[in-house]
Amino acid sequence: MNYNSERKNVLITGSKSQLAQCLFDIKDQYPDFDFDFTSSEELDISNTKEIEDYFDKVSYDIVINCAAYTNVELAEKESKKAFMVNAIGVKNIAEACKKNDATLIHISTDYVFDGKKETPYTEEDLPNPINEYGKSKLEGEKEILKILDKYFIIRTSWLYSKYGHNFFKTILRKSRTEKQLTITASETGTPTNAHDLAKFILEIVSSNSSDYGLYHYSNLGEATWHDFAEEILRASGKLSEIKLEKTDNYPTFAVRPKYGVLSKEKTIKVLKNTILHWKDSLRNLHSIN
Ligand SMILES: NC(=O)C1=CN([C@@H]2O[C@H](COP(=O)(O)OP(=O)(O)OC[C@H]3O[C@@H](n4cnc5c(N)ncnc54)[C@H](OP(=O)(O)O)[C@@H]3O)[C@@H](O)[C@H]2O)C=CC1
Ligand SMILES: Cc1cn([C@H]2C[C@H](O)[C@@H](COP(=O)(O)OP(=O)(O)O[C@H]3O[C@@H](C)C(=O)[C@@H](O)[C@H]3O)O2)c(=O)[nH]c1=O
Repeated sequence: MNYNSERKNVLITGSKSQLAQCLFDIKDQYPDFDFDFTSSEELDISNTKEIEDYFDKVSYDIVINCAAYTNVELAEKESKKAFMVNAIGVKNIAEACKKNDATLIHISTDYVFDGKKETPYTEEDLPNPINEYGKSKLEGEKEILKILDKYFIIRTSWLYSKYGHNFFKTILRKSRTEKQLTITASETGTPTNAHDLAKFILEIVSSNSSDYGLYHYSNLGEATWHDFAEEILRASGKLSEIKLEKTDNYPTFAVRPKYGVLSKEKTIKVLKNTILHWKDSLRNLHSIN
């Protein structure tokens, strides 16, 4: 790659993640930056040596870490793997950022909370994860706090897009073959369109903000997974064809927080962005597909 020293170099890890693919879609709107997208095969964040070698090749100004172990169910069985990526991998990246004076933009999750609150979680609320994925993501956050000053940790929730594996795609896929869907109504949170999050991240990058710290970002409003499924089916014109049932005990390995709505107050005030309601953003996704 031909890097121009006056431009800023941005490393994006986990290029096959749904978030990185959404970043890729809009990168041309940010012509002042050179983006380097790396997959897990090209750069394994849990491999300290690989990270060091990668940073020796190019001087990165910004790193957007989209690489993560995100299988909430499997993490209960292979928690070592989850910690290897979500804690050790993040530590490796933070140390490389420190050494190279780069700013780290890292994505975390509503699953760091135990879900016992009944009002939106603020950045001041104490995390208390109840599953292995959430625990590993919290360890990653702690590594960053220990190592770096120049960081943005963005906690988000219920990410979906046309890419990768997510609840939105699962519902659309099931709706093609099943006449009835049974969806939990015992967990409340906020769906987040990964395109909106990608745009939010690149606005932080292009604004050159030094308001470093921890931020919550999701779409606005709240929903149960059942509400989300209903809206997905409505937006895709399939609601009348499917019998949509509510349940309070959908069987899973991992326990999930009952409530994970994130307060966006700090994000809106400090980073001055506007955020769409989750239903409006979901409809946008349908209209672009
Ligand atoms: N999905 C969601 O609902 C939510 C996600 N988040 C967070 O947002 C971020 C992006 O999530 P999302 O877009 O859904 O991610 P995905 O699950 O779509 O993708 C994760 C990516 O990380 C890559 N990866 C895994 N291990 C490594 C490794 N050791 N080195 C390099 N890359 C690796 C995977 O590569 P490969 O495919 O090759 O294994 C995969 O492409 C993550 O930090 C996640 O924790 C937060 C809240 C909600
Ligand atoms: C597929 C399906 C799931 N469910 C339930 C299971 C679970 O309680 C809930 C959500 O299911 P999923 O397993 O798709 O979602 P899950 O993997 O828990 O999603 C989470 O992913 C990680 C990465 C995050 O960071 C979180 O913010 C969140 O988005 O819906 C049903 O009730 N019926 C169904 O048909």
